[in-house]
Amino acid sequence: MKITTLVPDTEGALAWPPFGQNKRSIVAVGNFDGVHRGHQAVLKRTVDLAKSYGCRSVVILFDPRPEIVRQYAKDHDGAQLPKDETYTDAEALTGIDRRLKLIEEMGIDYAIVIRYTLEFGAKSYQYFLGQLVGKIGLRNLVIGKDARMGAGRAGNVDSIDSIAQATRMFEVDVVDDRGPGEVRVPLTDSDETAEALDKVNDPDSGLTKAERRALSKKTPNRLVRAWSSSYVRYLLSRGRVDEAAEILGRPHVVEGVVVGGKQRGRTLGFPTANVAGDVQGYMPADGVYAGWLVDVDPETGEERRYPSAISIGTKVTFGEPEARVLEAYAIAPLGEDGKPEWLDLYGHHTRVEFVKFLRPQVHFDGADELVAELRRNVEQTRDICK
Ligand SMILES: Cc1cc2nc3c(=O)[nH]c(=O)nc-3n(C[C@H](O)[C@H](O)[C@H](O)COP(=O)(O)O)c2cc1C
Ligand SMILES: Nc1ncnc2c1ncn2[C@@H]1O[C@H](COP(=O)(O)OP(=O)(O)OP(=O)(O)O)[C@@H](O)[C@H]1O
Repeated sequence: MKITTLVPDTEGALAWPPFGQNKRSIVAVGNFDGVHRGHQAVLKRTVDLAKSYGCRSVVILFDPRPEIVRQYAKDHDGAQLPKDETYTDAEALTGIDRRLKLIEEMGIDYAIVIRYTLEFGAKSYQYFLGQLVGKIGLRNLVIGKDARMGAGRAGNVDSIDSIAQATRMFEVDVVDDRGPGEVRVPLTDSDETAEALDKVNDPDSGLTKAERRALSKKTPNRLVRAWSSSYVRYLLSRGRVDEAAEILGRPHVVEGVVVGGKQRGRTLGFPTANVAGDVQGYMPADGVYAGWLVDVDPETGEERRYPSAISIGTKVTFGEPEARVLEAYAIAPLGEDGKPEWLDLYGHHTRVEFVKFLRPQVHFDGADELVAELRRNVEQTRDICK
């Protein structure tokens, strides 16, 4: 997949890459955060149409996510999000590199990453569509039913389609909503609101229609598609990584570089890889999880996968809470001496895949109790990750 990054000028205009005139483009536009199964349906349709019309498949995606840029402006007197890399999007399910990798795996030919700015966001959808037609030969625009584009999010399925009909320059291909309908997610982060709305969302909770309505009314929430990045984010914030994986079509991933810890882990008999450098991907709720650690060789890019007992927390057993950290005890194969192989992971880029929530973080009465529990967690992990 060819990737081009476009930085809008101070007026919000883009210098599009030269696309040959010999082929037209089937284009999907969006954030594609998480590249979940709804997004996958849009991407697959894009690839399929490109194949049947002999066109190129193109995905246009935005980085940073437009809502982050707009929120920053709201919080900072209308200022532009700083260009430096110090600003991280902690709410993003997937960093831009992983998003691109997943999009490539779907068979897309070209990705155009637009560095979203306020000026670019102020351009109308008519302007943007004109650019797609004129600069990259738009033939079909593939969108979901709720897609929005351009200033004030004014471009929707109907308004975009009426331009397509009037100009006859391109066609709109609408992908039906995928997934099991809609769910309510809380606007505030508390166990109480989450429990109330889980009941509202659960068709088997035994609530009558009126009770459901009343509970939903008194719990601030918003309605989202079940297969949406917002709902995946909510599930992860509650530690429900298995349900998130159902929607993503694969386990959720947090990536980063392994850095040194206090080296207490190895004295406990459970050395852990602290994934704390350049972390990308939404951090699930504090807790202990079964999953995988994937060690990516820095030179060859080769991958080794280990079942892992994963912890996210502040190590509350050891006095004052420490910085919140993601660490993984990787179950290494046994060496010739019958002991687990020593894995030298420092400085490596690793991927942590979350399969199942095992338990919350606990304040243990000392290291022995923690170690006994860790043994149990490792056995659970062996059972789950085979
Ligand atoms: C699977 C797993 C579960 C853990 N659960 C807890 C816990 O419930 N409470 C706690 O205080 N620390 C927990 N920890 C964190 C340990 O305290 C930590 O790994 C140990 O102190 C080593 O820290 P270090 O990397 O700074 O040397 C857990 C770690 C792992 C790998
Ligand atoms: N469950 C779904 N079914 C069908 N199409 C979807 C689904 N979820 C997203 N899409 C479509 O995928 C494209 C890219 O979506 P985008 O990432 O911009 O935002 P989105 O619709 O807000 O997605 P999400 O709700 O997951 O945040 C859009 O055309 C969108 O309508």
